[in-house]
Amino acid sequence: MSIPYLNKGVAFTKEEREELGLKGFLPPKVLTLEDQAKRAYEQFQAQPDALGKNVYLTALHDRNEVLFYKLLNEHLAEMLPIVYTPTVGTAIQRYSHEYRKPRGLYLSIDDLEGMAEIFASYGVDESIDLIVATDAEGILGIGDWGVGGIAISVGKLAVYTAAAGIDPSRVLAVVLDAGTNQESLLNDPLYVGNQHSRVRGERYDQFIDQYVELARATFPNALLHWEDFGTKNARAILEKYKDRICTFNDDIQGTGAVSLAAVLACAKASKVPLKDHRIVIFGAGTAGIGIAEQIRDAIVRDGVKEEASYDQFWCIDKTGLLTDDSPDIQPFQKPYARRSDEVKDYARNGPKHSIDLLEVVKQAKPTILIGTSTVGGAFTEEIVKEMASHLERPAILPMSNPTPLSEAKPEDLIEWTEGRALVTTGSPFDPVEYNGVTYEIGQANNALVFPGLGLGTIVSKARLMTDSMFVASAEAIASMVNVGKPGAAMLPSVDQLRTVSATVAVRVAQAAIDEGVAEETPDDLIQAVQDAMWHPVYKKIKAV
Ligand SMILES: NC(=O)C1=CN([C@@H]2O[C@H](COP(=O)(O)OP(=O)(O)OC[C@H]3O[C@@H](n4cnc5c(N)ncnc54)[C@H](O)[C@@H]3O)[C@@H](O)[C@H]2O)C=CC1
Ligand SMILES: CC(=O)C(=O)O
Ligand SMILES: [Mg+2]
Repeated sequence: MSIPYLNKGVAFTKEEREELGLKGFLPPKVLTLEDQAKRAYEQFQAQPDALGKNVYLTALHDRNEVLFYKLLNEHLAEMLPIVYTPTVGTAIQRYSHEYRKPRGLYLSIDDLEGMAEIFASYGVDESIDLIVATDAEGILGIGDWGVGGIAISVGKLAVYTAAAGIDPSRVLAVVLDAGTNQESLLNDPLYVGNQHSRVRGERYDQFIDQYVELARATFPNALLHWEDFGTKNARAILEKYKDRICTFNDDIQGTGAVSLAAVLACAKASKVPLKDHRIVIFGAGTAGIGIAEQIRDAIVRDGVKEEASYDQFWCIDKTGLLTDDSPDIQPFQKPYARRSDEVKDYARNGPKHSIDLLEVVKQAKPTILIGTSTVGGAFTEEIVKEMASHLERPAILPMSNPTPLSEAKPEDLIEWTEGRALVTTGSPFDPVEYNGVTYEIGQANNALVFPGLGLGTIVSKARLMTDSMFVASAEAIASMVNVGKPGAAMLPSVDQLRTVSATVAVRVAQAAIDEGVAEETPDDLIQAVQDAMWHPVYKKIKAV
């Protein structure tokens, strides 16, 4: 009963109770998993608010894993915003105060010497397929939340299982606790993480290298997923390892793929080929440049020359439009910087004499506007109306999470553009009624990508995660959108998450096989993907 993966609570049968010595330790009546799920749903609904629901589900997860996933499967659209964004953000901020039980692996930069011993306790474990790790410097759009970041690793893994049937006994959540710069945590006597500022430089690099080395040696079959690192570290880690081991950064590559899927659908809906679009990205950080990279690759695949493909992008960060003379421009942003002579006549109305979003929209006349800035409400009525005055179907994607940080609300975007905008958001939003049409709002969240991407990678035993595997996931998702329907979302709905993930998995595995990075090449990939999926059902348990 104390092992959540095996626990059945009052669903232990009479024989199991006898055999496992549970008689007398449970109320006499045996319930089914379905009965338990009904009761758990009642209890879930009785929670006063979203955080209460998150805490309830976390406790259930820690008590009875099959029941937790059964419930999640039955109410996926309702519960995803609780176990994942936006509520997981609140749970991370409240981690030390809501703390009840540890889950996952807590690695500390203050004990590099002890890391080998921690991993040694696992022996060599070939059964672990997937590890999600964060250092929590960039949790969603809410910044640095230290050790509480473990909840994003746990949350992503829950989505992997609910969406793609990744076996929860074959995964591991990790937090790499390098300290925190969050003042409120540094001053909180109940904070349970390393209570000092973030360690950077050589010791941090050594921490990451040691984690990768030990994880690879201990769990030789595990795909290493990186989540919510600060921009510089996210990039540096991905660059270092992507061509050496089976690994990906979800904020850069998963987000890039889901955004590309939405953009492909928008191109279809607006009947303008991708190579003729002008794209403004507001917030040129981890996600923003990750998105630019995948859209640009797709433009090149459409036949545009590599050098010319950059001309379709205008990227804006804190210092305004990125130009080749922008202060503090990062190496990964540089390819997307505009030439300063080209923008010399642009008005400089932004802070410190910079070129702001409104001016870029006026000058560049974008067809696609993407927000990854963490600046809630940044897409103002003036900006949106200016954009919409130049074309029939403006594609607008406020991607920032959690919900209050969304660059715009879908209802405003629909109203300001008289229903013409093709709106896709990062956080979940309800449909919008306008002039008799119901506008479904696609959720451009990497949750549409990473579960299937992971499953396809595991099924094909890919040695590396190649660009074509991300393209395959984007194309698979875009192919599931019916752009012809009035008010249609530009992405499949979260209700379809399991079908989407299975489709993505098959296409990703096929791409891995085609590229020669797969160690398994099943004849029937659809069957192999189905067979690999874990389902929340009770198995007969025997004493050993
Ligand atoms: N929908 C999805 O699947 C995903 C959404 N995101 C969201 O995107 C947002 C950004 O995440 P990351 O890229 O990981 O963070 P990041 O910190 O790497 O990037 C944010 C960028 O926005 C810039 N920025 C901040 N204030 C600005 C302003 N006033 N004007 C212009 N730029 C400004 C920052 O300088 C930074 O470069 C977050 O809210 C996150 O939740 C991230 C990953 C996936
Ligand atoms: C969805 C996600 O990965 C983020 O907002 O960071
Ligand atoms: Mg993230």
